[in-house]
Amino acid sequence: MDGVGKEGEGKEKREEKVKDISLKDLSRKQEEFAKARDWEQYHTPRNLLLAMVGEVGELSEIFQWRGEVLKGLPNWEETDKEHLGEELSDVLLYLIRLADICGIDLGEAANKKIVKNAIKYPLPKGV
Ligand SMILES: Nc1ccn([C@H]2C[C@H](O)[C@@H](COP(=O)(O)OP(=O)(O)OP(=O)(O)O)O2)c(=O)n1
Repeated sequence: MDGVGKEGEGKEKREEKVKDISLKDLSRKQEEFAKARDWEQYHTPRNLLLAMVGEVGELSEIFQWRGEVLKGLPNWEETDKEHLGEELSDVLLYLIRLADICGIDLGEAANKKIVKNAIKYPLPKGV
């Protein structure tokens, strides 16, 4: 995808503005990240699942003890919002990598699941 950089020789593009990015783009970036560090050996299904669950725990900590949180997080500090974005990303990146390593096309699977959900939970009559 245009605007999505690869890791270059020793130099990483740390932040890039991308208009839109697909699950496949993220999956490719994760693969490159692991390959470049020789970490593919550690990216096994079980390890990735445990890593993801760990990140879900970190995500939960952000909400812990705050009481109810309003949509859009109007009262949150920018640094807290940034932290939330990071933890959400960690969960997503491990999930994408887990799907990839398991040979699951996550975009396709999720799309199929949405269709299945709509059949299981039909619209109320008159809507
Ligand atoms: N073996 C690894 C280690 C890290 N990562 C990537 C995926 C996550 O996006 C992020 C996780 O990095 P950390 O384990 O350092 O976790 P945090 O970023 O949450 O740091 P901390 O736990 O110190 O807050 O790095 C990865 O793909 N494979």
